[in-house]
Amino acid sequence: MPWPAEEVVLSLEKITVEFDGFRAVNGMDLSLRKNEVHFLIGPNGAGKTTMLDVMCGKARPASGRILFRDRIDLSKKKEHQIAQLGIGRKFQAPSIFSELTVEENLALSLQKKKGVFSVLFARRKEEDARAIERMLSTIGLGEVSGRRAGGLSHGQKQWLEIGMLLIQEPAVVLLDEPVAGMTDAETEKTGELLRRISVDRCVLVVEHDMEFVRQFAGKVTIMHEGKLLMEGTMDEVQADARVAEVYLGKRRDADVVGAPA
Ligand SMILES: Nc1ncnc2c1ncn2[C@@H]1O[C@H](COP(=O)(O)OP(=O)(O)OP(=O)(O)O)[C@@H](O)[C@H]1O
Repeated sequence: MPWPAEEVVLSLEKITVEFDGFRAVNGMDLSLRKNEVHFLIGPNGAGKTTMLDVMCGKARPASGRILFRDRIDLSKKKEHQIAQLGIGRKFQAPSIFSELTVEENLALSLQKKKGVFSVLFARRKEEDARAIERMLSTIGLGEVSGRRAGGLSHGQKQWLEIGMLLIQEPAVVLLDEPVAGMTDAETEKTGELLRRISVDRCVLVVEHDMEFVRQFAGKVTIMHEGKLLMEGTMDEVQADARVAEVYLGKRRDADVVGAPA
């Protein structure tokens, strides 16, 4: 393997988040490593989205440590500083510009990064064009690059959003239910895209679609009531009695989690 699989890029230790005294996250640990698609799952209200909020600076932990690259403590940093350090989050709400073409949307995202780092990383026009070309190919939208983003299918819009995030070259990519509302074919393509982009990068996905998790997970972390319930491969998770118990009666797809692969 070209990179050490065990390299931890982002590490959250004993994170607690409170909302008016209510502990949405309660002493949670989570480590993100390069080269694996890592899924964060758990019943509704388990604290998954709050964990993503903590990682990108949208929510402040009451206690705990967030270490990026082993030395930078993110818990005191502001949202934009965390984004600049290379932690990219795709929210469920769309952020593409419908009236602009696919290519123009990517160019705008690239410009945003350049705006921040323009002095250090001034790029030439041809380099920008190459970066956009590469990204179009990565997200499979080369053939529709000149099309208005508003006219894309739901799946294509999601891939464009992922491309807009990736073109800023984040070290960590955080995604919240990326395949919600997608067709089976789009879901499959998205899984393959996540695998490709996890090379030399951390990809963390909050997901409810257990079939998708089963198919594409490298690692699965399960949260329950703000805490870590267990972590492992999908096979290990499916074989765990506590996991079945947490899901049983709480989600319709509990049988999917508990079922053998
Ligand atoms: N801003 C907030 N103010 C008060 N309570 C909140 C806030 N955000 C989240 N919570 C509560 O914290 C708990 C965890 O919420 P969170 O959204 O992180 O769960 P989740 O695992 O992502 O759930 P879901 O799968 O339903 O999205 C829930 O009980 C939720 O109601």
